[in-house]
Amino acid sequence: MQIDPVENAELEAAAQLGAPGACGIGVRVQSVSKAYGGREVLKTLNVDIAAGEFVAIVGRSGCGKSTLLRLIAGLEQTSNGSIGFGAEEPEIRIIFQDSRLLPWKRVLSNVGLGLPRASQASVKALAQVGLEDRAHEWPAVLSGGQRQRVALARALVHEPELLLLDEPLGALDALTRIEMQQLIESLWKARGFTAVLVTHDVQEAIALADRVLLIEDGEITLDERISLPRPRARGNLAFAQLEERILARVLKHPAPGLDSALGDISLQRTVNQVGWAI
Ligand SMILES: Nc1ncnc2c1ncn2[C@@H]1O[C@H](COP(=O)(O)OP(=O)(O)OP(=O)(O)O)[C@@H](O)[C@H]1O
Repeated sequence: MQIDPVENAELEAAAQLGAPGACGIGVRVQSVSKAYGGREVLKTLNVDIAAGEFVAIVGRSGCGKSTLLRLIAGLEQTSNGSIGFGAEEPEIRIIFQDSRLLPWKRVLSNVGLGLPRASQASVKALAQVGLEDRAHEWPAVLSGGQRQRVALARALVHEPELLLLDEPLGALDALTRIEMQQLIESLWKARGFTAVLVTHDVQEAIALADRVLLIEDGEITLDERISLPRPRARGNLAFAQLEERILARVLKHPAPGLDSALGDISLQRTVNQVGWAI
C-alpha cells in the first residue's frame, strides 16, 4: 500500500487531533483532488480526522465517497494534494460491500490470509465477531451478515490503526444491519482504531459516527459533529431531529419545522426500519 508521508510536524498534529484512540492514527487529507479522464470527481478536499475518531461520509450516488476512501487506502493515487497519516507505516484495512472471501478457503483460513499460518490471533478475531464455531466451514454456507463478520475478523486480525468501511452493510437486511452496526461500534470502542465509513444511510452515519461529512459536487459541504451519547437510541427525539436535518441538507431541501418533521419520521420509520437511505 503506497502512502504519502507527511512532514514530521504534520504527522504529530494529525496524530494529536482530538482525543487519541488506543491504537488509532490521525489522517490528514490536504488539498486533494481526483480526476478521471479530465473529469474532476474530487476538488481540493481538506479534512483532518483525529486518531481514534469515527467519521461517516454521506452523499448522493456518484459524489465521490468511495473514491475518497480508495485514495485514503492508497488503492489509487491523488491527482493533486496529499494524504498523510499519524504513523510512518500505518496499518490500514478496508472492507467492502461484498465480503471478498476466498471460496476455496475455510473461514479460519480466510481470516488468517496473509499471515504465516492460522494463528491464535485468527481464532481470537473470529471469536470477537461471534463466529468461533464456524471456523472450519466454507464461506458459501454462511449468510451475508456472517460473511461480513468474517471480513471484519480478517481486518481485525491485522490490528488496524485505520479501518475503512465502504458501505459494508449495504446488502444486509434491516435487523442484521443493526446488529452489525452494534458490533462495529463495540469493536471500535474496544480497540480504538480510527474508522471511516462510507454509507448511504444517514441513520447509520448518525448511529455510529463522531462526525458526519457530506460530499457534494466533489467538495465537503457539511462537517457535522455528532455529540449524542452512546449507545445512540434511534427512537430518541434528538437523534430524529439530527437525522431529519442532515437528510434535508443532503437532499438540499430546507428542514421542515419540528412538528411536521416528527410526523414524517414516524411514517418513514414504519416503512423503513433501517433508516433513510440517500
Ligand atoms: N476508475 C474510474 N474511472 C472513471 N471514472 C470513475 C472511476 N472510479 C470512479 N469514477 C467516477 O467517479 C465518480 C464518483 O464515483 P464513486 O464511486 O466515488 O462515487 P460514490 O459516491 O461512492 O457513489 P455510490 O454511492 O453510488 O457508490 C462517478 O461518477 C464514477 O463514475
